[in-house]
Parts: sequence; C-alpha cells; structure tokens
Amino acid sequence: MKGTKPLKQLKLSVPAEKTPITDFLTASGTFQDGDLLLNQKGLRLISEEKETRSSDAKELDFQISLEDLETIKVIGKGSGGVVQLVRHKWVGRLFALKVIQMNIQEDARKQIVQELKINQALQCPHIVVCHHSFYHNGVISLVLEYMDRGSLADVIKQVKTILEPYLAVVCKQVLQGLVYLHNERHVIHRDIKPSNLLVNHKGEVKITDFGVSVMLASSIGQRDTFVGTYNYMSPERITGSTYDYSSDIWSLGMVVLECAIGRFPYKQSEEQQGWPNFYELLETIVVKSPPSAPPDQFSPEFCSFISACIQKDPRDRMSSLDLLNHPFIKKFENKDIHLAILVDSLEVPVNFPR
Ligand SMILES: Nc1ncnc2c1ncn2[C@@H]1O[C@H](COP(=O)(O)OP(=O)(O)OP(=O)(O)O)[C@@H](O)[C@H]1O
Repeated sequence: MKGTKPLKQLKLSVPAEKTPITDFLTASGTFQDGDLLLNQKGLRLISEEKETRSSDAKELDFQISLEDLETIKVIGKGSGGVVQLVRHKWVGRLFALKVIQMNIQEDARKQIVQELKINQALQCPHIVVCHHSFYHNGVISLVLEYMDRGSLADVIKQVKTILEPYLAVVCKQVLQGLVYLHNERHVIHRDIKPSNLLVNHKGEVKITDFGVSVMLASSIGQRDTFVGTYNYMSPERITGSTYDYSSDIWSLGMVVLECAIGRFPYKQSEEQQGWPNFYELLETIVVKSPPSAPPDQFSPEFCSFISACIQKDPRDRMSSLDLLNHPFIKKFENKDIHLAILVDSLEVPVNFPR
C-alpha cells in the first residue's frame, strides 16, 4: 500500500448538531434524574444528602462554586471539549476544569447520571479526584485535581522512550488504580491511553477520564459509540464483542510497550511509513498477531509482562491484581526509584505554567 502519512491518533469527532437539553431540566434550571440533582451549585444526591455533602468537596475543607473559579489558561483539548487551569479566587488553590458540551438525548440521560455518580464517588490515590460537577447552559463542568506535569503523552513526546525501572513504577501506580476500579468499584475504564494517565511533580501517576468517553458517546445518542482514539482499544471491543476488565489490560499493555519502544507497537510493512487508513489499523489489531516486546532489547520480566497484557484472547490476559505481583513490578519495587526525578528533569508541557 502506498500511504506515507505518519500514524496519527485515530479519532472520531463529536457531531456539532445539538439536541435541546431543556427537556431534562426542572423549572429552576436543574438537571434532575431521580435522586440526583445537578446544577450550578454542583451535584447533589438528595436521598443521601448527608453523605454527599462530605464527598462533594472531596479532600477540600471549602465549598466550590463556578463563580469562585478564575481561568488562568487552557491547558488541554480533547474530543469532548477543553481543559482549563483554574484558581479558586479566595483559597488560591489550583484545579483543572474540564468542560464538556453535552447534547443530551433522552436515552443517554440515565447513563450520564450514572457516570457522574460513579465519577464523584471514586476515591483512590491513583485516580484523579473529581471534586465537583456542575451543569450550566448545556455544559457539564468537572472540577478535577490539577496534575501539574500533564499526561504520559507529554512525557513520551519529550523523552521518546522510558526505561524499564521508571516504567515499572508507572505501571505499578496505574495497576493500583485499575485494581481499585476493577475489584472495588467493579467498573471498566474503557479508555486507557497515554493522555489519560496524568503525572504530577511528585512523580505520582493517576488515571483520569473515567466514564467521560461513555458520557460523550451517550450524548450523541449512541451509547456504545466510542469517541476518542482507537489505537489502544482491544480487539474484542473493536469487533463489538462483549468485553470486560481485561479490555483495560490490553490497553495498558499497548501503552507500556509504546513507552518502551518509542512508537506505536504495530509494525507496518517495509514500504509503508504510516497507516494508510483508519480501517486498516482496526483490521490489523483484530486479525494480525499481537505485538510483543523484542527480547534482545528488553528484560525477560518486561517481555513477560507485556505478553501477560497483550493477548488476543481476553481470557489469556492477567488481571490487574495479578499483574501487581508480576516479576517485572516486583523487580524494581524496593529499588528506591523516584519517578519525580525523571519528571523534574523534563520541560513542563507547553501550555502549562512554569
Ligand atoms: N486533571 C488534569 N490536570 C492537568 N492536566 C489535565 C487534566 N485533565 C486533562 N489535562 C490535560 O488536558 C489534555 C486534554 O484532556 P482531555 O481529557 O480533554 O482529552 P484527551 O484525553 O487528551 O483526549 P480525548 O478527549 O480524545 O480522550 C490532557 O492530555 C492533559 O494534558
């Protein structure tokens, strides 16, 4: 095939056409679904008023309202909207404000409400905290913990490859987040990729965007339509088969292998410089043998870790809990490896304040 374009993130965009949201609002402009109320003052589970109040401002000893947040700058853009760095005017604390335009249709409403409930209830040191959610004028705003060094995508843009000891530390933290999602909350993330693994100056790695892709897909009226990149998606998801937690493990394996070898793991034929089109990539993921780590360049532990994740048959992949005890993770566990040292040696991502 003759295509010579470099591999881009293969994306689907959200259609521009909007469905009026007014159908789902109460007279006061509140988005209501059963016991859930969502408005400019935030998310309230009215049947659990007491519990919700304490989790409303998770880890915060002050209340947040949108008027109290001033925008410093736009720090990121995704398929669903923009992410701004904002400062709380009175307290001075920084947050990331993710603003999602919702084109809500009737059958999507329940799904979104469900996602918001789950999002706000997540509490794990390896999941980005969602402090608050607001609805105003057809827009959902999520007040998120600010991760001041951007995402793993920003890191690999600079360093090209990450060495095994650092990768083991990254993996351990992501796996701890996945164990929490899979084993404690019983949810599948569905969109593990470098831009959804965020990093801070302390060297902490946290998973973000839980449920956001589902919300976006729901908002265009197709609950199972994925909005975002397909590069890290498991074969069973691409073919529309049933999938489970192990689908996140495939994606993790692909991310880790990409970080190690410095390019998207699937090989193209000699004459090809890039993927000719979107469908050929999907076909490759579904039909071809899965990629693996080259044993002449990586340790046996690393190669075995990758092959425990990237298996075509989901039943052959290890669980997040078992992977936490994998020899690759164990090998570097007591070696005092500080990811903060690597993060500190890098330039802060372009849009982020220095
Ligand atoms: N909590 C956060 N703290 C700091 N930066 C963030 C935060 N959340 C997102 N970002 C930045 O904003 C960028 C865009 O994020 P967003 O989640 O909107 O899209 P994406 O994951 O890059 O792409 P897509 O929308 O296709 O999934 C991220 O890559 C990251 O650099």
